[in-house]
Amino acid sequence: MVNKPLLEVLNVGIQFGGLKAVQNLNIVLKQGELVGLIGPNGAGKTTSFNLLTGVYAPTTGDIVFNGERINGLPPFKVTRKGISRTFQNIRLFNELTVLENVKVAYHSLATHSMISSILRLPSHFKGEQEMEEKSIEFLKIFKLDKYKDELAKNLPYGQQRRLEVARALAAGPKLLLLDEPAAGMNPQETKDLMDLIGFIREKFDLTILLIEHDMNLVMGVCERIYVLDHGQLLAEGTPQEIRNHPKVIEAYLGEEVPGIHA
Ligand SMILES: Nc1ncnc2c1ncn2[C@@H]1O[C@H](COP(=O)(O)OP(=O)(O)OP(=O)(O)O)[C@@H](O)[C@H]1O
Repeated sequence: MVNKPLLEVLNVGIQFGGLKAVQNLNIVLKQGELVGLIGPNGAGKTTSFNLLTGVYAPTTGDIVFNGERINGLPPFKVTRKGISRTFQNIRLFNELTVLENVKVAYHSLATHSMISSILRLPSHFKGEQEMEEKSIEFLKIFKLDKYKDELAKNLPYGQQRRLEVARALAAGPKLLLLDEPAAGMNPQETKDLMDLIGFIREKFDLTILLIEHDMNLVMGVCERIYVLDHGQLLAEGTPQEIRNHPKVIEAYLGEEVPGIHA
């Protein structure tokens, strides 16, 4: 694990009309870290992911990834730079098979050219076959290979969530942004997913930023945590520091949040 910053979010902000959804956001992720991003509803967590992935361009500040300023790049270019994500609400291609869902992501990295695909040159078939083999490897890691020919919409909910992570991983990211990956999962599914996230982080040398509402989960797996409230950074620290941070406790007052001592 090299300890240089992979991501630097420098005073980033965005405004929607009169609403400052995110302001003065500063986040630094070192290569290999698994970091949590938490905060009450509407705090700006998903907006932050949208800023990091090019869905929105920041109105202030800079986002530096791997030493390169990436604000203003469209999402597909951000993906190619090495940032991929999952969504709070599952966004699979429902009418495609499980395998096709992963292949679509892998396509963004395909080395065989458009011309060779159109002309059906041998390099096209070699590329397609390689893509299929790689996609199946990803499915195996997520224990989804036996469903490869099933339509994505027919998978049980928990498996759909896993497929989303598999697809994000297939795009070959250095930084993986997970937006509530365990939402709606039962405790066993959640535990399995978290073990898997730990495993892929090691295997693919990933840096991970995780939005999650389940405090015990965040506290259990993350090395550091950033807390957002009303679009602003409220605190940053180890799980222990965050658990006992007066401002964090105050922000969560009135909410029943296991793991936060409000
Ligand atoms: N495109 C947009 N236009 C206008 N307002 C927006 C837009 N996107 C987000 N917002 C607002 O920005 C604020 C932050 O929203 P965001 O979805 O980032 O919060 P969140 O922390 O992810 O919340 P949750 O935990 O409920 O998902 C909210 O007030 C939301 O209504």
